[in-house]
Amino acid sequence: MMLYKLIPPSVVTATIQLPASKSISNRALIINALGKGIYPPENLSDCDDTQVMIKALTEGKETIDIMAAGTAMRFLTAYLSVTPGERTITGTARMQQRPIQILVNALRELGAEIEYVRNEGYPPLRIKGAELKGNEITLKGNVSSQYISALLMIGPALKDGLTLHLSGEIISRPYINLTLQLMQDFGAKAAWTSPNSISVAPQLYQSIPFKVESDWSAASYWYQIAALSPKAEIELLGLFPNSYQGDSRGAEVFSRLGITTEFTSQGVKLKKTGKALERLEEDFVDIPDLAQTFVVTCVLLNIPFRFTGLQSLKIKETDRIAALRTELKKLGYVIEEENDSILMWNGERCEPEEIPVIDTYEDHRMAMAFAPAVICHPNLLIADPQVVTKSYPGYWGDLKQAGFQVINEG
Ligand SMILES: O=C(O)C1=C[C@@H](OP(=O)(O)O)[C@@H](O)[C@H](O)C1
Ligand SMILES: C=C(OP(=O)(O)O)C(=O)O
Repeated sequence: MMLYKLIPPSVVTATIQLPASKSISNRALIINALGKGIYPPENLSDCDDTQVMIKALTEGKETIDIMAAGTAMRFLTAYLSVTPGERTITGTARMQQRPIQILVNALRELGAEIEYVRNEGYPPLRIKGAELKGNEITLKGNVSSQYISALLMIGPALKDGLTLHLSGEIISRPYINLTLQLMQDFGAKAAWTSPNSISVAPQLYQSIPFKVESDWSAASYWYQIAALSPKAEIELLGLFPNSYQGDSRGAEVFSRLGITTEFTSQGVKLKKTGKALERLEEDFVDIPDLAQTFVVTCVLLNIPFRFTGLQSLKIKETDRIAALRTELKKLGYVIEEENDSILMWNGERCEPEEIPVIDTYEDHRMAMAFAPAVICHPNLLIADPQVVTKSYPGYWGDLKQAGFQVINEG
């Protein structure tokens, strides 16, 4: 097992070229493939999740392995359902435990030919591309928005277009809006027609030049470093106001923890005001990928919190609720869970381990959210640090550039 020891600088000074957004990259790639685009999307992410998407779309293999990429699994399932040929799509052991039945059922209702290779409701899938015929379906909106995004993106390719009615609470809604925004940029007619219905017109995508913006979820770890460091001057490149990404809301939440954001012509500069509130209450239903960042940041700043809307965390790269509670205990913090969807901390502590080894559970965000904790817990070690490649391959290199020593303890 690889272990990283980190030594933070006394002052963090850095200008960071963030990775491009994997969510935008993977949408642009699918839309480009469906529209037979002539302009390849520019500034695509170099992360694993985008690499597997590029491979799937260009190599033409019969068996497609998307590793751990949820977006690739869900978006390609819909894409392959409308693309001639027969293929198997599979992924890591964890991917084979991440549910996909809601999407498969919806696609089958539209006429898709999809079989489960192993376990009912989970990848791998055997998919035979066909012309789909249905045009109006109802599906649950409370498990993963990626099912909805996957269906929406094939909507313009269906003979009669597509109307989706979403039942139950709609989680990760900004990711649905991101999909609609990109579809519109590429000439599709797709919009909400009520708070829980979306219609897509049958009209081919247009090919346009498109540049992917930097990743706001990745930015959150730098906000965290700024919040935890005694002194920090950090500039993050490639971020803009009015981002397409829902996780840009992280900037506002961090302002309540004493980090303000100043937009420059190239990105953002983080400023420490030093004034953090005494307790943080936040609903994460729209920003699930920021949960780990804020849970770790708050305990280290000694800010009690109550975070709701975390119901999707159990089916991500790992059960993030369990992983957070287990690893924070090693650092001496006792976090409570309620209803599988709420995390709370009232300031309760336990004896920290002398040399805490933070396990990362094949989850990039466990590694990235716990690395900044070294500023407050200098003895901690990060296990399996290479997991960051899922969304941010340059993370450790960027930390070095910011003055951290990153030492491989073998
Ligand atoms: O559509 C997307 O790009 C994503 C949607 C979210 O997933 P869920 O909709 O499953 O919550 C998010 O957690 C994931 O990292 C990326
Ligand atoms: C949940 C995530 O990814 P995905 O669902 O696309 O695998 C993530 O990046 O935090």
